[in-house]
Order: sequence, then structure tokens, then C-alpha cells
Amino acid sequence: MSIAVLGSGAFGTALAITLASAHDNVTLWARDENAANEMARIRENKRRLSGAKFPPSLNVSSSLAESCEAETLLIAIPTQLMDAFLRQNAALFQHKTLVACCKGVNIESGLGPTGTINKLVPTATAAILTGPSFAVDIAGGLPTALTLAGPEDRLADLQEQLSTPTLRLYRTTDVIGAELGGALKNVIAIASGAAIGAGFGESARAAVMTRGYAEMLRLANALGAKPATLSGLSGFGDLTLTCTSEKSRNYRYGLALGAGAGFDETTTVEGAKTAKAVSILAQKHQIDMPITNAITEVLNENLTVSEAVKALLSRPLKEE
Ligand SMILES: NC(=O)C1=CN([C@@H]2O[C@H](COP(=O)(O)OP(=O)(O)OC[C@H]3O[C@@H](n4cnc5c(N)ncnc54)[C@H](OP(=O)(O)O)[C@@H]3O)[C@@H](O)[C@H]2O)C=CC1
Ligand SMILES: O=C(CO)COP(=O)(O)O
Repeated sequence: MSIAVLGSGAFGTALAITLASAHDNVTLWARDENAANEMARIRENKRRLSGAKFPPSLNVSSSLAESCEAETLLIAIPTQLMDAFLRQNAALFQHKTLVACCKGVNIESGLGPTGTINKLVPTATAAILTGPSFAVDIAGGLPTALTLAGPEDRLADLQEQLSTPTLRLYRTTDVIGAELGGALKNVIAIASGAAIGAGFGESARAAVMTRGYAEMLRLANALGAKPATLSGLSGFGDLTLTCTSEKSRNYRYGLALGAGAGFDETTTVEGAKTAKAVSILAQKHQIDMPITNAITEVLNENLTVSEAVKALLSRPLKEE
């Protein structure tokens, strides 16, 4: 049994560390040869996940072809980059099991990570690993539970293969629900951060989280997800974590937006592009998503955070 994690960002590195602590044949692929050599030498990813030491058995490689010889490939690069990555390397992925480890909706195609895999590598088996977890927690061996969604015939084997003593996976065949939960909660995390950053307080954040969850459910239902998936780890679980912790980049980005402060543009903030992608989807399916739309308007610089809140509060009163 062999596993390769493609992408040596914070999350890919954390997954590789926990998997290599439980299995023999695990490779972490980094696109940059110098970075791979350094990680192999110092047994740490200083740039993306400083302080988390690699287990002795973890292989590090900058050869994508060699890494793709593994049976199971986990793809841990940001959602907006998946499309190009799959197109460029499609020949290596034929008939493989590809587990997307990212959270978002592609702004051009409107597809989630598994939809992108199915479109670009139709011979592959597509699955997604998602749910509440910070890379630093996983890498530190702290107890974590995630959702693994994929096709019935491969799911139990994959669940067994990717679970470790500290990373507990729950399985579901509701791929759409799992990936929508992970994508949509990041937008609500930006909104939650903005509420706190602008000084509107914790009660306002609770309202944003709850009404944000309601709009997550509306879109997910319209796209064929099971409501139970959204109430699980990949939906409610991840929403709770991401909207309440300053470890979250989406939440911190929201804090900065609300406070009118700057934010490092190179930081991965999946919810920013996903907000725009989801607003387009919501319009197409005629789903009311006022919080997501408000974040899109703020990101497009059509509204300030205060104007967005005013607009949300002045909507007609309605039943819960
Ligand atoms: N960090 C976390 O706590 C968690 C993250 N996630 C999800 O994981 C996904 C990845 O995030 P994360 O690891 O944190 O992001 P990071 O910003 O830490 O890393 C992104 C990685 O993607 C690599 N990359 C960028 N472009 C390409 C490309 N064209 N080809 C190959 N590799 C590329 C980068 O390579 P390089 O290093 O060479 O620049 C980098 O290693 C996101 O969807 C995120 O939502 C999910 C749960 C937890
Ligand atoms: O997805 C995450 C937690 O489950 C990580 O959140 P951020 O991408 O906002 O840091």
C-alpha cells in the first residue's frame, strides 16, 4: 500500500506527517526541487509548517512522475490551481485514486475539487477529504476527525488506508455535500471575521454563523447534497472551527477586512474566490445567499463592511 501527497503546503505536509507515522510507504511531493531537498535534509517544512518534524519513514520527492507511482494520490493544492495542475499532468493520473484535500469552488467552472477531477481525469476515482482540522493540529498528533467522501466501492478501503491513530475518518458517499460544506464555510468564516474585526461583537458573529449555515444548507440542498452531510464534520463541524479561531486564514482575512487593515496577498484564503464563484452559482440556481453575496460585494469593493451589514439588517423580516 503506497500513498503520495501532492503539494507540500501546510495541509499536505501535515497529512504526510500523520500518514507516515502510521504507514511505511508515504511520499510528500514538492514542486520545487530545492525545497524538496531541504525538507528531506532537515526533516521539516520550515516555510509552510515550521516546527513539525517528519517521521523517519516519510519520503520527500520533487519528481511528480515517481510520486504518482503510488496507489493513492492526495492532492493538497489550493482549489483555484487544481484545474491547471490536473490538465498539465493528466497523463500521470489516469486510473488512479485521487483524493482532493482542498476546499473551494472553481471560479471559472463553478466545479468543486471532485467535479474538476471527474471532468479532467474521467478514468480516475475521485474522493475528497475535508472537515475541521488545522494543519498544525494534525501534524502535532492532536486528535482530529474528518469526512472522507467517495464512491461506495472504494470508500471503506480508503477510509482504512488514510486513518491514523490520531486522524479518525468518517465516510460518506455524499461527495457533493462534503465538498460544498468545506467550500461554503470558508465564505462564512470571512464574514464572521469581518463582523468581529469591524467591532460588531460576538452576538453578531453567532448570527452570521447561524444564518450562514442556513444559506449553506439551501445551496447544498439545491445541488443534491444530503442535509445530514452538512450537519456533520465537513459542514457544521468545519464552520464552527473556522468561524471561531484565529488559526484560520479565512477568519483572519475577515478580521482584517472588518478592521480596514491590510492582509498578506500571498496567503491562501480559499473563501475569497469561492465567495465569488458561489454568488454566481446561487444566482444561477436562484438560491437566496445574502451573506455570501454581501462578502462578494465587499471583496469586489462595491460595499464596505458597514454598508453590507446595514443592507443585511434592512432585509424584510421573515420566518426563521
Ligand atoms: N492549512 C490548513 O490548516 C488546512 C488547509 N486545507 C486546505 O488545503 C488546501 C491547501 O492549503 P494549504 O496547504 O494550507 O496551502 P498553503 O498555502 O500552505 O500551500 C499551498 C501549496 O500549494 C502548492 N502549489 C501552488 N501552486 C501549485 C501548482 N501550480 N502546482 C503544484 N503545487 C502548487 C504550493 O507550492 P510551493 O510551496 O512551492 O509554493 C504550496 O505548497 C486548501 O484548499 C485549504 O483550504 C484544509 C484543511 C486545513
Ligand atoms: O479548513 C481549515 C480548517 O478546517 C483551515 O482553514 P483556513 O484555510 O481558513 O486556515
